[in-house]
Amino acid sequence: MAEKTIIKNISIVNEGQILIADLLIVDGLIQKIGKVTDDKSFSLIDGTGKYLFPGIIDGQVHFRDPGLTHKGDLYTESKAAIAGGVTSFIDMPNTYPNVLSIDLLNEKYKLASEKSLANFGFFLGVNGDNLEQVIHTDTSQLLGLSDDGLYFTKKGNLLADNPDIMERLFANCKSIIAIHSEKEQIVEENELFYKEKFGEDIPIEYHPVIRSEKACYEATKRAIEIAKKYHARLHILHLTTEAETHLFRNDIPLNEKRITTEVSVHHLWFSDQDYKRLGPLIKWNPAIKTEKDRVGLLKALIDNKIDIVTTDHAPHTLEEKEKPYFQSMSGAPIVQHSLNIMLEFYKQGLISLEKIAEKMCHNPAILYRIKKRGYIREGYFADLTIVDLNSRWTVDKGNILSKCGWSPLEGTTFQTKVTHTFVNGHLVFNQGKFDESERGQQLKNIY
Ligand SMILES: O=C1C[C@@H](C(=O)O)NC(=O)N1
Repeated sequence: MAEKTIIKNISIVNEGQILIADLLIVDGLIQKIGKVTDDKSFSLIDGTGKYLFPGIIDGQVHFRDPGLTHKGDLYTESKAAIAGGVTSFIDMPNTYPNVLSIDLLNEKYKLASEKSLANFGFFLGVNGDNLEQVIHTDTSQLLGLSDDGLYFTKKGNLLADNPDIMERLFANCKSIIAIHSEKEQIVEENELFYKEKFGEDIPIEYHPVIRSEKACYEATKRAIEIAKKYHARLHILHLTTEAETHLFRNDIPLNEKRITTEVSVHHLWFSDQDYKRLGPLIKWNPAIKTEKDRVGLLKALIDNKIDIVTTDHAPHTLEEKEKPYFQSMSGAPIVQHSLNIMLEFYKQGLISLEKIAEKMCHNPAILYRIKKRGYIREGYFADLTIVDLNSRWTVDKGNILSKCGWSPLEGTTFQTKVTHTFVNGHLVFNQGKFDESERGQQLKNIY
C-alpha cells in the first residue's frame, strides 16, 4: 500500500512567499499542493496555525563517523539534525581515516545508508597529501571537495596556507572546492606572542585575537584571487568577519556565481561578549569574533552577499572542551538548534521566514546542485519541516540529542519548536517521538 499523508491547512513558506494550502504526500514525493480532499486511507496532520518549510539542508557538518564515534556518529547526529528540522546534510572529510580517496568516500556512503536517518552527502577531502590524485580523478559528479578540519592532522598542508596547492587545484578542477579560510601562519605568530605573555593557558577571550580577522581576511582574499584567475568554483566556508563579506558579490544569481560563501549559525548567534560566560564551550575555528562582525554577517546574509546558512556542527565531549587553551578542542554541537536560532532572528524582526527558507533550504540545493530537494514543489522529495512559531522551550541536558550530551545553548529559551520532520515522505519526527524504520538517501546532484 502506498504511504499517503495529507497536511491540511498549513502556511507553506516557499520560494519567496507564504501560502495557506493542503499538501499531499504519496510514496515519498509531494504529489499535490492546493486543496486536497482526504479519505480514510490517508494519515492526516492538521497544520492549522503552523508553518511548513522545505527540510533544511545543512551544507557543513562533522558527524564524526567513522573513527571518532565517541563524539558522535551518523545515527545519533542525524537524529539530532531531524529533531531540528534538518533533513539533509553534507559531512566533512575529517573523519578517520580522513576521506582522501574515492574508495573511502564510497565506504562512508555505505555506512550512512545503514545508519543515517537523514539524507546524506559527503565531501571528498583535498589537501597537499592527495592533490595529484584529485587532479587526475573525475570529480564532476561529487557534491564537492573540501579541506575543512584536515588541519588537525598535518600543519601547512591546507589550501589557505598554500597558494601553490591552490593554484594547481583551481587550475585543474572544476568541481566545488569548499575551503577553510584562515592563514595558519598568522595564527601561529599570534599564538607565540600570547604564549609569551600568558604561558600555556591563554585566556579564551584572546581566541578571536589569535585566530584573527587578518588571518581570515588575507586567506579569503587570496583564495578569491586565485579562483578568479582560473575561473574555479570556490566556496568559502563559515565566514566570520564583516570585512570578508565585502569580498563577495550580490549582483549575480546564485546558479551563475563561481565564488560563493556561507555563515554558520553560531557566528550569527554568539559574539566575543559570550566568551566570559561560556569559555571554551564556544571555541570554534574560525573563531567567534566581535559584535560588529556578528551584525555585519547577518546584514550580508540578508543582502545576499552570503549565500547559505550552515552549522559546522562539530561535537566534542565536554572533557575534550573543558581544557586549557591549547588543548581545548574547537567546535561544538549545534545542528539540532539551527532553525530555532534563525527563527529567533525572525521573532526579533531581523529576517523574514521566506529569507530563512531561501538561505537554509533553496540555496544549499542550488549551490550544491542537489536534485529534487530544497523546495516544496510537486514531484520533489517530501523532505519537510513543520514548525510552531509560538511554543517556548528551553535547551537542557534532557532534550539534547547529540551524542556528546551538552550544548553551548543550554539554558537558552527558544520561542519556536519543530513539531514534525518528514524525510522522503516518511514522518521520522512526530512531536518528540521518532520512527526509525527508514534510512535517509544519498543526495544526488544535477549534472
Ligand atoms: O573547521 C573546524 C573543524 C571542526 C571539528 O571539530 O572538526 N571544529 C572547528 O571548530 N572548526
